Amino acid sequence: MAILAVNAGSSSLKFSLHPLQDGQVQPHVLSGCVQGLEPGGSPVMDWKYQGQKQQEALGVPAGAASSFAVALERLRVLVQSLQGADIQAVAHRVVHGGGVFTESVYVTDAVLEQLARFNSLAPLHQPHNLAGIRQFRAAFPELPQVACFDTAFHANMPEVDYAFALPRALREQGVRRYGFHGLSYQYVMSVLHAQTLRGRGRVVMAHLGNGASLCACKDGVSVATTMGFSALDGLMMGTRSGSLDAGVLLYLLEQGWDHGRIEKLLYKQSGLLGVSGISADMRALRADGSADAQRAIAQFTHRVVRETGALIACLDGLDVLAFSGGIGENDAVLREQVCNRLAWTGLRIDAQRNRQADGHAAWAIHAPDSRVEIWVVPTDEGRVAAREAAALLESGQALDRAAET
Ligand SMILES: Nc1ncnc2c1ncn2[C@@H]1O[C@H](COP(=O)(O)OP(=O)(O)O)[C@@H](O)[C@H]1O
Ligand SMILES: CC(=O)OP(=O)(O)O
Ligand SMILES: [Mg+2]
Repeated sequence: MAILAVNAGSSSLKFSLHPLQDGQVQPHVLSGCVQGLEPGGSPVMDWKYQGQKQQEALGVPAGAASSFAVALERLRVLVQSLQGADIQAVAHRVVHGGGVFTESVYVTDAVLEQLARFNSLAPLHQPHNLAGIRQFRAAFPELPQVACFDTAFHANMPEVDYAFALPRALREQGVRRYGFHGLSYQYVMSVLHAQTLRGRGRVVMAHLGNGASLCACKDGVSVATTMGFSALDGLMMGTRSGSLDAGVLLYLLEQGWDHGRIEKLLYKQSGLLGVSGISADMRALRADGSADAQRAIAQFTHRVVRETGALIACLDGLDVLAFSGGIGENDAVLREQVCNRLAWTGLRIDAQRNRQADGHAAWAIHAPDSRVEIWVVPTDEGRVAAREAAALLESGQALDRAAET
C-alpha cells in the first residue's frame, strides 16, 4: 500500500510515492518531476526509483488534450509498473486554503469550487494546483484525492501577526496574513522535534527555494511568518519581489500600468532575476560571478538576515535556526554569511560542518560554543502530504462525508 504525493506547478509536476507500513508513511521509493509543461514547452520526465535515475522526453501527440495530460498518463503507467504499489490515495499540495481550510480535506466538487476563489491570491500556484487535482480525479477516479494546504500550518498565528493595519472591514473580507510553505515547515519541525529537545523552544525555519519564506515557531506552533496574504510578501525570491512599499504600486498605477503588467512584474520579473538581469537560479548566479550576479545574491542574503532578525524579536530570542529548500539545503556560502551576521544572538556556525552538509540528511552545523543550534534539514513536502492523506484514510467519518458530495 502507498500514497502518491503531487505538487502541480505552472510548468512542472513533482511527484513521490510513499509506502505505508502498519499505517505509517515511509520515505519515498519513487520521486520525480516533469518539467517543461508550460504551453509550447517540451516536457521531460526525470525520476528516481530505488536509487536509479531515469529521464525521458515526453512527446506530445497532435491530438493530446494538453502536455499535462500526457505527463499524467505517463505517470499512471510508471506507477502501475511498480510491483505492489497499490495506491490508496493521491495527496495534493495546495498553496492556499484561505481562512476556510485549516486542515487537509478530501477533494469534492464543493471543495474545488471554494479553492478556486483563492486563485488570484496565488496566481503562480493555485490555478495549477487545482488543474492538477482535476486531472488526477479524472485519471484516477477510483482513488480518494486529498488537498493539503500550505496555509494550514499558520492557522493559529496570533492576531497581532496575522492582522494588517487596515480597516477592520477588509479583514472581515479575508484580507490578512495567511503564510505559506506550511507543508515544508511541518516536515522540518517534525525532524527538529526528533533531533533536538530545543526544537520545542524558539525556532526560526528558513525555507529558501524558488519561493522563499521564514517561519517563527514556539512549542512547534507558527507565531509569525514572512509571507502574507499572498506568496509575494517577505523575502526576495527567484522571480518575486518580496515585501515592497505599497507606494510603489500606487506610483505604477499612476504611470498607467494595468493589473496584468503589475502582476507579471511582481511575480515573474523581480527577485534574483530582476535584480541580476541574469537568472532566477541561485546556482547560475553563483557560477556567473559577475557584479550584477553578486549584487543580487548580496541583496537576497541581506533580506534573509533582516527578516530573521525581525522574527527573533517576535520570539524574544532564539534557540534553533534551521535551513531548508534548494538554497537553504545546498548553498553553504549563504548559510555562513547569514549566520555570521547573526552572531549577536550568540549563534556560532561550525564552518567545516557547514561545508559537509550534503542536503540528504538533517545535519547540525553549530559550533560547540554556540548558544543557538543551527540545522540544515532537507525538506520533504510530499512526505507530509502523504502523512496527511494517511491520517484522513484512518478516519472513516471523513470518507463518508466525501462520498456524499
Ligand atoms: N548547490 C546549490 N547551490 C546553490 N543553490 C542551489 C543549489 N542547488 C539548488 N539551488 C537553488 O535552489 C533553488 C530551487 O529551490 P527548490 O526548493 O528546489 O525550488 P522549488 O521551490 O521549485 O521546489 C534554485 O535557486 C537553485 O539554484
Ligand atoms: C508558496 C510558494 O512560494 O511555493 P514555492 O516555493 O513552491 O514557489
Ligand atoms: Mg518550493
